[in-house]
Amino acid sequence: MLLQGVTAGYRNRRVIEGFDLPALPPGTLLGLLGQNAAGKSTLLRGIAGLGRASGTIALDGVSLPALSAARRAALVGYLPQSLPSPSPLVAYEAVLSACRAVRGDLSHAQAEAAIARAFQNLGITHLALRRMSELSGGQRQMVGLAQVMVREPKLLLLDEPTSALDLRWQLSVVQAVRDAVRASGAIGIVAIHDINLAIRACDQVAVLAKGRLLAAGPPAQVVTPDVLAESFGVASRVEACSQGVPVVLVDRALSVV
Ligand SMILES: Nc1ncnc2c1ncn2[C@@H]1O[C@H](COP(=O)(O)OP(=O)(O)OP(=O)(O)O)[C@@H](O)[C@H]1O
Repeated sequence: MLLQGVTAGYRNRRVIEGFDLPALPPGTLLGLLGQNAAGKSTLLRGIAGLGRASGTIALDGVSLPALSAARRAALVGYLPQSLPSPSPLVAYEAVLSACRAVRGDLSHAQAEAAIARAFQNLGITHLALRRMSELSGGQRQMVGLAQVMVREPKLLLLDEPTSALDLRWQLSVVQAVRDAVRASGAIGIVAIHDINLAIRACDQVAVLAKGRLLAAGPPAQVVTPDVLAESFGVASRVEACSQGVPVVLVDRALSVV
């Protein structure tokens, strides 16, 4: 995946400016970090083709903006920050309709197998026959993710997919995404506020600050007190937990962000 010179924004407002990321090899899960309003959602929407964007946005050597909307939708799975609506459909039907929307090529049996895989990989098979309107917010968020995963896209763009989830589900869902990305050689880009979760689960992280890329690379190299001070305006320490994984401890907010 190549993102170079990417700009993204809105009709009267450029939010992302000259975003250059070192090429991401297949099977990479990238955590997109940055304070509120840094431009994470704007960038994801631009890459997905749902918002204004220019520059090089290429997957496996193919320029995504040059593709038809249908072809791009088949390659790119996008999960918005908002939760799926509490419709009267059962979760299975919601995932089936998401699958059918871009994978009309699948036979009935193949679609059923893909749906079963998506539910199983996320560990939510027990929700399949529950009505969306009767699920909790976190459960609906997991079904929303199943709607994206069932498409088995080559590029997954997930905007805060764990915002409604508890501790256990945050970890298991992000690990399921990472496993799916690795197994299929896809690319996952996940906007995430929990830095420790990103360190634990992502292969690489990219830190956005005021619409520009501040730092990118393996989490242990990128997440430093200096970067956290500049991007989030906090004084922090990065220590190692008993398993040797870096853990960020925030001491205080700095007065100027
Ligand atoms: N529809 C819009 N029109 C104009 N400006 C917008 C629009 N949506 C967002 N913005 C602006 O773009 C900037 C980046 O917003 P964006 O939602 O991309 O940030 P973010 O990093 O995803 O933030 P958060 O962590 O709070 O979700 C903000 O200044 C926001 O006010």
